[in-house]
Amino acid sequence: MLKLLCSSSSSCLNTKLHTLPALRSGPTEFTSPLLKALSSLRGLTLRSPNLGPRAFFCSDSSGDGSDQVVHVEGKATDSDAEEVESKSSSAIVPTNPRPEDYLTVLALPLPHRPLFPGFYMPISIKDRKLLAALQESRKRQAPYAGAFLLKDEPGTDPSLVSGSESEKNISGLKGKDLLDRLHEVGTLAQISSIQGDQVILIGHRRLRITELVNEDPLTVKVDHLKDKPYNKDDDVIKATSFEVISTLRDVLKTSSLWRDHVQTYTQHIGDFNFPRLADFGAAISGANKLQCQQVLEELDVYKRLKLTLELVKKEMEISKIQESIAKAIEEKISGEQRRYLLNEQLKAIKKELGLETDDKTALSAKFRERLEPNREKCPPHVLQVIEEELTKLQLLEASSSEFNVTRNYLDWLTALPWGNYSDENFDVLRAHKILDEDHYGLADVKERILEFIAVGKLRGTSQGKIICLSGPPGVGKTSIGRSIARALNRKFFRFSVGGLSDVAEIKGHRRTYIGAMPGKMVQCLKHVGTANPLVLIDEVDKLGRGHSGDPASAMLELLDPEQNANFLDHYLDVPIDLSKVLFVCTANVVEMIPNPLLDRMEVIAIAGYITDEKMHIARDFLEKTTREACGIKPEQVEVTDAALLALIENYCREAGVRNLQKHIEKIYRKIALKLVRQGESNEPAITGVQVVESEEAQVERAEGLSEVGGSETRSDPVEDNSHEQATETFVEAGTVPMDVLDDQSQYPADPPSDSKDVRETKKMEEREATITSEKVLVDPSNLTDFVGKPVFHAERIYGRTPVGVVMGLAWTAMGGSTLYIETTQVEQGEGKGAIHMTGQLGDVMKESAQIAHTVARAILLEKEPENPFFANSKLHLHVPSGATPKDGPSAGCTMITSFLSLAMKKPVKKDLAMTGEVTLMGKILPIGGVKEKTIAARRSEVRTIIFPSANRRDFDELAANVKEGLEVHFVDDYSQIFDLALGYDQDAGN
Ligand SMILES: Nc1ncnc2c1ncn2[C@@H]1O[C@H](COP(=O)(O)OP(=O)(O)OP(=O)(O)O)[C@@H](O)[C@H]1O
Repeated sequence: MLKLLCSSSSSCLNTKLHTLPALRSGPTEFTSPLLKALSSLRGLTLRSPNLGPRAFFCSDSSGDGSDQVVHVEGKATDSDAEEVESKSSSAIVPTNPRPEDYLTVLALPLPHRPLFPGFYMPISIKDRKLLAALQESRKRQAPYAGAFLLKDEPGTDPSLVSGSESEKNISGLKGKDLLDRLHEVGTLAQISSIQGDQVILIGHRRLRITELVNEDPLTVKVDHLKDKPYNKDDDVIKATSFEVISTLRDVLKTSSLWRDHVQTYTQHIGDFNFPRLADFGAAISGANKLQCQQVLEELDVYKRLKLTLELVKKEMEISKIQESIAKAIEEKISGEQRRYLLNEQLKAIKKELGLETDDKTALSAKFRERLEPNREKCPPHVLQVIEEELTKLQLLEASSSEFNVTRNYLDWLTALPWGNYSDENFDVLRAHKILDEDHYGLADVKERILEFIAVGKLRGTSQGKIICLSGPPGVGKTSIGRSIARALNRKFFRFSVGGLSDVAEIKGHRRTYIGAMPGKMVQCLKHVGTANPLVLIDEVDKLGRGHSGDPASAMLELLDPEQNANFLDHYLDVPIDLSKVLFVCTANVVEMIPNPLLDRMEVIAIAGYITDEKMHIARDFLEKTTREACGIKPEQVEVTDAALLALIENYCREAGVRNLQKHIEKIYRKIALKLVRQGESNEPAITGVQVVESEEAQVERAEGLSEVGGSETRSDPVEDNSHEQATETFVEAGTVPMDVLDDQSQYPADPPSDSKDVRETKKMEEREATITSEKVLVDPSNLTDFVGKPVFHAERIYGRTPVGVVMGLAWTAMGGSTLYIETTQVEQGEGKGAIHMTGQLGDVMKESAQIAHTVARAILLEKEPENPFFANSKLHLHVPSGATPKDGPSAGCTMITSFLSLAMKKPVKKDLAMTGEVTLMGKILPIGGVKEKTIAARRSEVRTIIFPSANRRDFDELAANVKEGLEVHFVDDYSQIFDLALGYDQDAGN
């Protein structure tokens, strides 16, 4: 049998594919293109009648004594046959020497694998001289050469050297060097054909190089090797060969790569002797060249069989791995295909049953359906865009990204409430009721809102106005916005623009961007479902500075009644009418609102609350909502007025009520925990007997309660302490003594007729009775248990201001506050008159201090012409809360008074505060934040306030309760202040 094993450049696995399948199918047909190529290489003619599979089978070329290459009668190659034919015609006695006669041969280096006897091997010979010598020897009827495997270059990793590289390496080798690189044992190869540099060799018998004969081309003397004699009937050899055969059979069965070998194997296995079987196994295995060479060199037949067995066993393992890999991949692919097919079938079935139309049709139908109720009211330009987009949707591939973009776009377009308005309610009385329901006080704010609604009623619409509610945090700006929406029967939507720097948040992204979204206004309309909601834009004074685009301009476009009838969102790309939307903005500091925006707003200022207002808000609103939120019943808790007052005065002094709300929540959470704890400790008391016990406890509790009531009216600290104890006792009284409860044996068990449900209900009732019967009392004495110690407020640091210190009034974003101006003398000396300032004062305030210094000097000169105080004193002016930056001119008059008080060594009148800007001539100019300052003054228990005359109107507008109990003076000139603050008779007191 003859095999084509390794092409010069292909891998061993590829080689196996080169087995000649057509050889089995008979002499006439060469179906494989490879075979056709080979046949042409060998000069094979399709017509040759002798060319059956056996023509390539050199079964007699093994190394035993009877070795003989038969060139005729179907046992030699076609070219050999032709040669023999031509020879036999020219000579009567064949003169061809037998293979064993070749003792000197040309040495052919084989780079990849050794050539096994009985196998084909095409090699490529680049060495011109060697090629010529081969052709020459063919002509001389000596078509044999020695094929020897090339050793790896010393120091190289054989597994890493590529085929072309090793070929390149040998082309430079000659003579002795080449000989050194050849393995000693090789194969006598018949040169079957030579086509260009392609030579086809057929292996015959094993050789060993003995001597170098010629260097170029390399010619060597060889010994013909014979297998060691062996016993054909040896059981071990037989068994090994059977194992080789059975393993080969298994591999051939499983491995698709070896399928081509099967035919040859099944046809010729009978012809194999043991050495040949070993060669066959090794030759078709995928073993590396050294393992193959090892088999070739082995002359002991048993050992050779064993080596081959190892190789084919390994092949078996590889084949198993290959099979499992193939199986896994096949399973994966078929699983995916199956799912795809099933999905397609499912879709087809659903479509057939009318359960589902295809995606696009279903989508279009959904959009049309959504649009239908609004179709009449929808502006024509929008309808047109929707229709265009629906047509486009049908044309697009469902899996394309543009399909998704169009789908999302249509989703937004059809979801907007085109022409859908809620009926506006302009009932002023109802609005008044709603505003009163939600907020205490704020009479002026409510009045402004009612005026606004009244105008809306007369005009038939409230559009075209932007309300801006300004004031310190927590004064109810947001919640008033919500109330206005309720009063007008508009939907409410709130969004904050604090820190907003991206214009796209307002105007949307262009649709071309991935993840593009419309702006806040479009989102709002979709969310509320009406085209005339009330939109509350929070923190409009904290609008960020945009790096790409100006958010303030975008806000202007959104809010301006002139522009927003055709507001264009980048995403939506069709103008939308926002003129029916009522915008309410909130801000802490009006001055921070960009001017063009402020210009379009109607500002309603909320100044903050005085203690009295806070009391009402806490009692009527905050407490109520918090109690409900905590699930506590009114009868379970009592927060006394004194406690609330203490809470407001000592813990929550700021202008707004958010902090107060937090504290009330804190108190109620603690009460809730207390009640639940009591309830749990009462839980074991659930029998009929225990009810009796709890009734007793209730009696005790009632007694405890009267004790508490009694102590509440007393005011001295000792009594207060006893009251605290009483409260504790009262709380404890709710629990039933455990020792009594545990002694169950004294009482009859539950009547058996009681079902479990009844018992459960009873249990609940009892627990509720226990919990509700207890009332947690919060009063000033135990307030710290609920909210901790009061935070220290430095607002009023002096009971009576010393010389050089005067109380001023300031306005901040957090509301009004009092502040002290302190002046002291640093050093005195002729001409040392100067002023040094601290307290993080801004430029305006520093200038104001300079002016005050000059004015004070002038006044002192007038009042006490002899007093050289200002000329000879270095003064230090400080405004406490040094960490807080301060600025503004309104402390001018306070500073003058402080200087004069120091100069005249006379403290100012008690409980006096003042505010007002001063000119160099001593004129008093108006200031801002009259209400906030008045509230702050009241908080600090000021009795007399001095305001500039120009602010009289502002003060007169204040609610009576704010003004109550205050002595207010309005002044034009500093001399009036002097009289009020320092003009009293010190000896008589003030
Ligand atoms: N006059 C009032 N009557 C009843 N509750 C009030 C009143 N003023 C404020 N509140 C309550 O105080 C809480 C805080 O109010 P809100 O959140 O509206 O303050 P804000 O002025 O918007 O604050 P910010 O400027 O920090 O947003 C709310 O629960 C609100 O109901």
